[in-house]
Amino acid sequence: MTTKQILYPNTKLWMAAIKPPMYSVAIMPIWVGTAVAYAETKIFNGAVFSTFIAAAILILAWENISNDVFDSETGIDQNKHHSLVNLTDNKPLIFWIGNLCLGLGLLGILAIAFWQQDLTVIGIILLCCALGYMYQGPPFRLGYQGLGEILCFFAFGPLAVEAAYYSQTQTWSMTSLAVSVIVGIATTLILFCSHFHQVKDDIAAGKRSPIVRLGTAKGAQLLVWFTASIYPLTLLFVLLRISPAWTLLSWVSLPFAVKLCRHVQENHNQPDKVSNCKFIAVAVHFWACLLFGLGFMI
Ligand SMILES: C/C(=C\COP(=O)(O)OP(=O)(O)O)CCC[C@H](C)CCC[C@H](C)CCCC(C)C
Ligand SMILES: O=C(O)C1=CC(=O)c2ccccc2C1=O
Repeated sequence: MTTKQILYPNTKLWMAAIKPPMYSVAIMPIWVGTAVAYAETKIFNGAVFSTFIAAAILILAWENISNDVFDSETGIDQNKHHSLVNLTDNKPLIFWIGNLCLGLGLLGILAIAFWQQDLTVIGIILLCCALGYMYQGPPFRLGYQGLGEILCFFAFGPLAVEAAYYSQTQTWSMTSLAVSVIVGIATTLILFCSHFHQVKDDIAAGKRSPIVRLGTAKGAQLLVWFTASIYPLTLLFVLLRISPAWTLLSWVSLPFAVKLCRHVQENHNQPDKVSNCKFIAVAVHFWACLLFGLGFMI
């Protein structure tokens, strides 16, 4: 790559590499955990909330940046032009930018621990980071075994939501644990969707993603069940009086859910067409979680 190409890069490729919409995934568990804390205790600490959001974004940036570094070592990103390593041709630089994001993110969480004089939140977030590393880093690379979805569910669901709840209240709550299941499923949907268009490259690099294991047709069917599960679950929580009726506002995300399922069912085996499905899944996640949290605040 020439200096000119580095200085005047293809904006589209860089946007695809940075994936701005994906960062709502870091914000939503903090939003939902904080909303439940406010509903139950009327406590809201704005400094803790904003620091946690900024830290979560930085930690997710590390996860994505280091994903490109680790994937460059297995050859799986050979055809991924928007890999940060391929774009810059400078793996050490990308590696250290990732580590800087992680360091700054953890500093934010340490600040919360300091304000609270309590190490619980940093302990939980370090566990999330460990799961994030095990997803892609050597010697684990559990994502290559098709185990990424399980790690993703726990990191963005119960762990992150409970950490957010605890950061506000320094107590635990069964309600936040229950609703974290919804955040976990909605986030895992995105990861599941991200594999449909990569089957060929994944097989070539020995990655046995859930879609490689199941095939795209069965994967598309499973996606429907997986996506649909969010809505009866929110209703069940309202009927069981775990969450307020206003959380049914999250059903406003249904049109995106329908669009996602239809799009994947029609195009599951056409990589070029199905490749945008993870961003439809991001929209499902964003609206479902935003409105679900809002339902606790009203
Ligand atoms: C990096 C992730 C997915 C990308 O996967 P893939 O290799 O298929 O991508 P490319 O095709 O683009 O190369 C997400 C992985 C998520 C992981 C299982 C769990 C991450 C945990 C986070 C570090 C936790 C952050 C929590 C925050 C809210 C504090
Ligand atoms: O690039 C991706 O495919 C993903 C990036 C990311 O940060 C993330 C986080 C949580 C769930 C899924 C994903 C991705 O799929």
